[in-house]
Amino acid sequence: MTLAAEINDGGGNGSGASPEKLLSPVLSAFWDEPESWTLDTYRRHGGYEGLRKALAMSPDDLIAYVKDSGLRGRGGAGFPTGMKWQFIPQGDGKPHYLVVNADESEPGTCKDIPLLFANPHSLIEGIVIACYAIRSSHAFIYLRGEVVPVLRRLHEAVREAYEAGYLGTSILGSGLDLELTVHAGAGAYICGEETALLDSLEGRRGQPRLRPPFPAVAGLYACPTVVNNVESIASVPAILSKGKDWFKSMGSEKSPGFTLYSLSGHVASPGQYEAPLGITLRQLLDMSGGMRPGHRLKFWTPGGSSTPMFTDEHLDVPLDYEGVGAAGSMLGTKALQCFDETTCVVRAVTRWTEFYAHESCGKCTPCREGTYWLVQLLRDIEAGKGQMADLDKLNDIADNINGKSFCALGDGAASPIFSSLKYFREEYEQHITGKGCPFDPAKSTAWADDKNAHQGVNA
Ligand SMILES: NC(=O)c1ccc[n+]([C@@H]2O[C@H](COP(=O)([O-])OP(=O)(O)OC[C@H]3O[C@@H](n4cnc5c(N)ncnc54)[C@H](O)[C@@H]3O)[C@@H](O)[C@H]2O)c1
Ligand SMILES: Cc1cc2nc3c(=O)[nH]c(=O)nc-3n(C[C@H](O)[C@H](O)[C@H](O)COP(=O)(O)O)c2cc1C
Ligand code: SF4
Repeated sequence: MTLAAEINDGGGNGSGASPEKLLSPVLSAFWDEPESWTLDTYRRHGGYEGLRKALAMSPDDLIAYVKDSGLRGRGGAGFPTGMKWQFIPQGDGKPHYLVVNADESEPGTCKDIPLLFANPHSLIEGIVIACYAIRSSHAFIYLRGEVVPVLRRLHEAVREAYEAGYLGTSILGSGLDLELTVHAGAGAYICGEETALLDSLEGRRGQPRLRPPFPAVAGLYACPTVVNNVESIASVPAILSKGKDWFKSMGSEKSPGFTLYSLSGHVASPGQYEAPLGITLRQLLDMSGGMRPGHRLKFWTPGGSSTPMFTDEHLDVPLDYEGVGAAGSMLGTKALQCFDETTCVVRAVTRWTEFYAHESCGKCTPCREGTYWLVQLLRDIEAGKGQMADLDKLNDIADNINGKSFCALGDGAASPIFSSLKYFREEYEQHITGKGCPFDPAKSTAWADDKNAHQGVNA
């Protein structure tokens, strides 16, 4: 029996509703219910039970429990969550803060925003648990400002939580006090980088800070601060209520648990799929209806555009930190953007690079200047005006950005360049020898002649 046949209703409705065998809906278990986001619905599904268990433990035991569960940060880097909490110094007399990173902007990544929209109380419960563990009495959610409906809903959910006694003074009679502030950012990719986020939250222009010190030592207002992704914190209540062994029974030894994958691009059923870490793209495509009819996979990203691309040779790579790393890329945000054979890889890489050039904060030279020059070269190549020597130049510039920039945005901008040249150098060469894009020569020439299109990337 194929995986697809094991699925009763296709499982590809993009909401995670699917058979238990391969998908593992926890965070997305009741997204399809009409009032999924309310406190009533959340409690009906066992919500805030994890908090009760957490409050029965000592903060140190709670941190040890989360550490033992093996939960790793879902913001992209996979840093162990419990270990980060443990870094917060105790008895230092300073305020401690929890800052939830809800700035989600990596191209292809669409899981935190849907999670906040459909199930905000899982995050709020996780925040209360985390703050109890790290002994914090003030938490912040830094939300991408453009998503106004999510902002409104989040405010409403926070209001509900205050009213029900899950936030405020002496939560559930425990003596724990916690204020939760929702802050809307202005929509800059760099403000997702944790230290730029902290600067922005403090009211300054968002630019990365030098690390170390990491936020756990000197974060918000120079005080010990845990910065965690939305999904990382929202996963904690289920670990408490169902147990760390349940969590560890999913995924692999070093990458345990369930997670949200964002499937997008030329696929039959794009959406969010919640599954154990280690599932493969082949399995996800098989259960979600595959690529769009009549087309085949050409290339894809395992963790958003900042992670080196894969091809159809990588369909069976386990989508966990170790599996993707061993195959030459990074799990990142688990944003699986799939492109079929109709896509020009040079065009796709040009578009991504334009994004990175536009979002470069300008603080360091390799990224600020390098991304600009990458765009110029790529636009020329895509338009049939490139030379063979430009391919080495692309590699050289990317090499001068990668590992030499102030923050990981620079490395991310170099990834699509390196990986596309590795797998699709021939396609770059075709643009040069054929003096145009083999996929759409007419459009490409017209675009290249439009001088305006060549201006203002960094303006
Ligand atoms: N979610 C998105 O929209 C998005 C966008 C762009 C990039 N990303 C991801 O961001 C990642 C890079 O982020 P980063 O530069 O913060 O990664 P990082 O590996 O430097 O840090 C990850 C986390 O671990 C903590 N940490 C690491 N070492 C530490 C130490 N010695 N002591 C205390 N804390 C420590 C950091 O403070 C941070 O919270 C990439 O993997 C990328 O996938 C995500
Ligand atoms: C340019 C850039 C943008 C980032 N954007 C986000 C983001 O939107 N959301 C997020 O959680 N992490 C983002 N990160 C990663 C954060 O710096 C940090 O690692 C993360 O919030 C830690 O949370 P976690 O340990 O729970 O994953 C970004 C990193 C970089 C370099
Ligand atoms: S790498 Fe880019 S985004 Fe990061 S500090 Fe340097 S210029 Fe800013």
